[in-house]
Amino acid sequence: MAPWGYEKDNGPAHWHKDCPIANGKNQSPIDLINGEVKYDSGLKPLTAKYVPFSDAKFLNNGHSVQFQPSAGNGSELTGGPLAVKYNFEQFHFHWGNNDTEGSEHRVDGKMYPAELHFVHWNSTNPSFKDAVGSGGPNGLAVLGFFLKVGAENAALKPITDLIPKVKDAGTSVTVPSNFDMQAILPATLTDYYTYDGSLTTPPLAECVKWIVFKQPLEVSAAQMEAFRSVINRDGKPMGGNYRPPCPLHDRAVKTSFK
Ligand SMILES: NS(=O)(=O)/N=C1/NCCO1
Ligand SMILES: [Zn+2]
Repeated sequence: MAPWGYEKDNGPAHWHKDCPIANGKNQSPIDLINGEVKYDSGLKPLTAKYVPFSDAKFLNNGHSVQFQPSAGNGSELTGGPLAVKYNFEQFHFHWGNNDTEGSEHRVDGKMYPAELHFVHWNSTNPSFKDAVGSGGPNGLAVLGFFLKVGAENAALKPITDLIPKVKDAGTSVTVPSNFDMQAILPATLTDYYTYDGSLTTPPLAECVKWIVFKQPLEVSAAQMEAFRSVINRDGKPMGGNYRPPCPLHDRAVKTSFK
């Protein structure tokens, strides 16, 4: 199979051939149906502590644009549904070619124009790669933020301003060391959905504790257009780099809010 992507000949409907887990019972993303979720008063607040990175790249890997530090620096996620500390690994985006599509998770069937994923790995593993392969739903913790079009997002501006420099697949650029990743997050990480799922991209490993925030972040129309100018590995606009929702099967989606 040609490298996986989101086109007709290599998109999500093909992924099961290389990754049979694609048809598993704990796949992501899902449609978050408010009438079927269950409030869990035991869910604690989440704490994300992000330290500025001295050496991070912003890159186009052919299927997303991604902020990737060269090594860990003590940036970590704790609390919420998590039993241990998770180390920050990278963040990346999924988006559509228009404002009616683009997010991976949906809320009562509604898609947002984009979704931002902050990927973290369980610190009881020696590395990110081991955490992916560790088996079970606690290898990774991914924070999902919906993006909607509105005011300019000043915290994401240093990143969206770099997009023209990574327009083509395989390109990357160094991120200024004063980039403040913490500023992207809302002040308090409350009101989220959480469930056990998978990577939404191959290898689709069922190793993810998903934490999807109810409150979308805003980005400007210009910032959304920047994403839509990115080119994928096939030389086409990257927009549409989202996997459709997967069956919930017998999983429960819990919420930290009533
Ligand atoms: N969209 S996703 O599930 O975050 N996919 C990945 N792949 C590697 C880390 O996160
Ligand atoms: Zn993702």
